[in-house]
Amino acid sequence: MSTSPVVEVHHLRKLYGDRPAAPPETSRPGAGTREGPGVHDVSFTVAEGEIFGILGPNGAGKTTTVELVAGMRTADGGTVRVLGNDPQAHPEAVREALGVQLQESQLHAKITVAEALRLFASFYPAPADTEELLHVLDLADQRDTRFDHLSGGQKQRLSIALALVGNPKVAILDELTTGLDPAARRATWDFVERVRDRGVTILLVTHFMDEAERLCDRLVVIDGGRVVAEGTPAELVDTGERTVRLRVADRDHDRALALLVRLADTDDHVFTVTDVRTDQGRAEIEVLGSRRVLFSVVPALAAADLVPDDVRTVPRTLEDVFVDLTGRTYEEVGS
Ligand SMILES: Nc1ncnc2c1ncn2[C@@H]1O[C@H](COP(=O)(O)OP(=O)(O)OP(=O)(O)O)[C@@H](O)[C@H]1O
Repeated sequence: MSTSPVVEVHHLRKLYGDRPAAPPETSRPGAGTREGPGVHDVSFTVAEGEIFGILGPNGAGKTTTVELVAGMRTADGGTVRVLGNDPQAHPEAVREALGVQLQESQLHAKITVAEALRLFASFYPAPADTEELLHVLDLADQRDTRFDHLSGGQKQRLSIALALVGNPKVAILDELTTGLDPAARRATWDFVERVRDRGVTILLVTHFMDEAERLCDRLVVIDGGRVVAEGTPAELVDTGERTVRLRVADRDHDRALALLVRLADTDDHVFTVTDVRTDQGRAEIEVLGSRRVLFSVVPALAAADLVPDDVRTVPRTLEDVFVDLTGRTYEEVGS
């Protein structure tokens, strides 16, 4: 894989409304809502052949960022380069290099898959082979199917095909698995990897942590219009910490929870418990802590004669990283 930058974004800024932004030195990650909506300070570099993720909760500024990259909006500050071109100064060069996934509502209900591909191919001087695209994206059997008769997964694959029909060097895919069932999501992920294998660099916008972990070579996490973390998924989650998930009988839940919370409050610096969470359904308790957190949890449960139905140690997830960085859960931010 070559490492020449395909997309470069430096200190990008786009404010909506007229609330003044706090100066950078007084702002902190996650403070974006107080600063006003928009993009406050986003920087990243995408290398050729990467699947690069822009991950963040609803309203974080992801779509605004990629619209600035595509030249669909004008920045208030910072710079964008796509293959060395400024999208505002050289819009044609950027349009030629970039394929942007369309929202499905922008297609007419009665257009067939093949017609849509032919129509979009006609916009470009050197379009891709539409027959090949149909096969790559597993749409050959649907070539004569009207848009409104396609399944959710087929519509998403068509939107990817349309983003690729101009033979772009870079494809921007925005929230491409929203609304799909688990099987269709996994199939779409496979297609995205297949597209990358054809040499297309991918800028993937998502609010799904699992999607970013599964697909992205590297990513930035955005919150409140600012980058709060950057790296490979493995780098981001490799904090040396562990999460223990356990279940106890319903009648024991509150007692077990109180006991584990007490452990978190007692910092013995040996088998440290840093946080305890439970979901609203109360079925599972999550205990976060050091690599040896299990040595703390199990003896404490045993001493209280609490026998868990299920205990698992799971690696940290991007969700855990997000909570660490912002002090809020993903759901709290997105709601
Ligand atoms: N044209 C606009 N005018 C005013 N505010 C806007 C405009 N577009 C977006 N915003 C606001 O800017 C913030 C960032 O929006 P953006 O769509 O970039 O976020 P996002 O991370 O893509 O979120 P989502 O996943 O919900 O699409 C949000 O608070 C949004 O309400």
